[in-house]
Amino acid sequence: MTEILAVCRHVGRAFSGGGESRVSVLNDISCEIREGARIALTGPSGSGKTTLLHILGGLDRPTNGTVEWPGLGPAERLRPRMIGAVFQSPSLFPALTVAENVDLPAVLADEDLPPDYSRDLLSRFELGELADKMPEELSGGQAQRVAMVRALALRPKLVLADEPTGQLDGVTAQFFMDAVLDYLANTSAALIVATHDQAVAARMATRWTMDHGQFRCGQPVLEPA
Ligand SMILES: Nc1ncnc2c1ncn2[C@@H]1O[C@H](COP(=O)(O)OP(=O)(O)OP(=O)(O)O)[C@@H](O)[C@H]1O
Repeated sequence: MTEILAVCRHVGRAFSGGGESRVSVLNDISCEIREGARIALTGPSGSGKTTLLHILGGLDRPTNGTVEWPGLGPAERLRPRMIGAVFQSPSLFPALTVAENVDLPAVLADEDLPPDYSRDLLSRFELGELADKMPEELSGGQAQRVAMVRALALRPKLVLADEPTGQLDGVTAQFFMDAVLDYLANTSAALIVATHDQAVAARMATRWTMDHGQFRCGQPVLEPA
């Protein structure tokens, strides 16, 4: 049986809607992510995909229910070693070069990597020529791919990617996803990709579709705890 990396039980998330009101964004979400999972998280804008990824990554807390990471160790030490995450807003540090940005998880995790590790990694994703550039010199799609490479740098056990190909043309998106899936092949890492790109979603073995803060009927199966 594969290990459970993360599990949500009856998770809800509500935000203040101004004044006394509360807006419920996630409702009664139960799911588990096992080693080796390849999950596409799809659904209309505003259906709660990003909010769920934040909770699975430990960046936000549910207002109802629980999230646990049985296969990833203590909750306060999930990132960047255990969970690699990339979100939609630009996240590269503007004062660091691309290669230094990719080195950052290792610096934060106090981990020694070989001297050319980040350059070699960037080259593997055909981004090697960007290594010495500053983030401001990159296109949106280049920055997005560099952020994804950075999320993968420490070979985390769970990778959360929010629209990782949102700024890429279809051909480049497929090429990049090929490289990501190849990098994760033969590892036990799980990958969850929130995407509106049906071609990207089709690359994943499992699809979870969200609607108004819930999984569409019958998804996903949660084995009894
Ligand atoms: N911090 C917040 N405060 C208030 N409302 C929020 C907050 N974060 C998200 N929301 C709301 O929660 C809902 C779900 O947002 P979320 O970003 O999770 O959707 P999504 O499915 O990822 O959308 P998209 O596909 O457009 O990225 C939206 O209505 C959004 O306005």
